[in-house]
Formats: sequence, C-alpha cells, structure tokens
Amino acid sequence: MRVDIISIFPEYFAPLDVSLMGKARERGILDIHLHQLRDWTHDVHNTVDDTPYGGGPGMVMKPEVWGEAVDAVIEDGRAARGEDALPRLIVPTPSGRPFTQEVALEYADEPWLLFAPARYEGIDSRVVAEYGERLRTDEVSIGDYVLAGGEAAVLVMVEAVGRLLPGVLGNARSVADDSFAPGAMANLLEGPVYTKPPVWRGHEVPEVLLSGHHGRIARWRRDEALRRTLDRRPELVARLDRDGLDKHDRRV
Ligand SMILES: N#Cc1c(-c2ccc3cc[nH]c3c2)n[nH]c1N
Repeated sequence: MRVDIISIFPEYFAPLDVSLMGKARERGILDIHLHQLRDWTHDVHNTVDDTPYGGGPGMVMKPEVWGEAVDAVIEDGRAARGEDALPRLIVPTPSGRPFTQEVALEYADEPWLLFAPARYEGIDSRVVAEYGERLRTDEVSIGDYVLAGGEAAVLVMVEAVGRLLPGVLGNARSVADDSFAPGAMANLLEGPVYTKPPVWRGHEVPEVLLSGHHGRIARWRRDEALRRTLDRRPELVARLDRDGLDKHDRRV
C-alpha cells in the first residue's frame, strides 16, 4: 500500500518510522511518502492560509496551494503506479464521518491513500469539491473532541489501517482477535488480560486462566468481555443482534 501525506508539519509523522509501522515500511508492505505543503507556495512567506470569507475567527487554508500539492502528489504516485492509478483522498475533520474499525478495514483494501491533514480552521471546502469529482474522497473524524490539526488523526488512521495489512501483525496475533472483528467476540470490548507471575502484590490471576480448560477459559473471556462492554459501552451490546447473545450471555 502506498500512503502519501501532505502537511505543513511532515516531521509530525516520525512515529511512523518506529515499531510496527516502521517494520512494515522496512518490509515494503507500507510505502509512505511525506510532503511539505509549503513546497507548493510561491510567495516569500510560503503562505498557506488566508482570512475566511464571511468573517469569523481563525484562518482557512488556501485552495490553490492544496490543489497544486494534491495534483503533484497524484502525478508522482502515477509515475510509480501507472498512469491510470488514483488515490483515495482522506481529509481528517471534526465534522467528518466517524472513522471506525469498519472504515479501517475498507481503507486496508485500498492500494493508495492520500491524506490531507489541515491546520487552522480547515481547508477551503472547494478542494474536497474539486477532487470529489475525480477521486473517492472522504472527510472523516477520529472522535468527538477537537484537535489542533489533522496530523494526529492521520497517525491514528495509518496505524489502524497499517496493522490490518497482511504480514504486519506477527503470527501470534491476528486481526481476527480484534475487539471489533467478526465472530464470537464481535462488537465486544477486550476483557482483562494477565501474565506471570500468578500472584502480584497480593493480586491473583483468575483461577480459570490457570486451569488449562479451554472451554471454560473461552466462556470466561466472553463473559468478561460482555460484562466490560455492558459497563463501558452498553450501546455496543444493543448492536448485537438477538443471535449475537446466547442464553448464557443473558446471565451476565
Ligand atoms: N479527524 C479529526 C479531528 C480533528 C481535526 C482535524 C483537522 C483539523 C484542522 C484544524 N483542526 C482540526 C481538527 N479534531 N477532532 C477530530 N476528531
């Protein structure tokens, strides 16, 4: 998967050089290209923003600069991927559709993602209108809180998508084990986890996990996942269809 990121703070993405994403890049599973938006300005101050039409607080990012940057990055990517290749354009914004595990799975099937994290009050809305005519273009939000810019959201999305790519997670762990993956634990939060020692500062590991009885262990884990989900995210349990809950579950 090719990932292009255009930002006035490309250094913000240094974390993508380490850990799981760094290894995915070394192995050629992820091909990340960072671009400085100001490279497409033409004034002495490298200006990327201006006052909003209609007044109001803050500044808006200029459409001309973003347009030249996105066009250039598409051309660069096409030189590598073929003249008909097109990226999916992803613009992080508090007003976007929710970025969920389902959206991450959708993006993981894309061969080329182009992220456009903004600063200030956002990017002139004509940029999304312009590219929406040619590319699959999404305005997405990683949660109901307000950040100072889109870069942190891009880090979250690249990691959530990157870990889904074949070969990124080790054999010991698969996306099928994820909290929100289909299957018995679908739409449930992960329950408590433990490792050695069996007793730590007087806290004992639940006996069932030391029993070696796989059936009892699986049931205990589901009970704990259901209990935690009911306590912290009851709306997720409501999403489980009637088949998703068996008669034992209703005892939890
Ligand atoms: N995604 C997302 C965001 C943002 C966000 C995204 C872009 C900009 C540009 C200026 N401020 C921003 C905030 N805040 N909260 C979210 N869930």
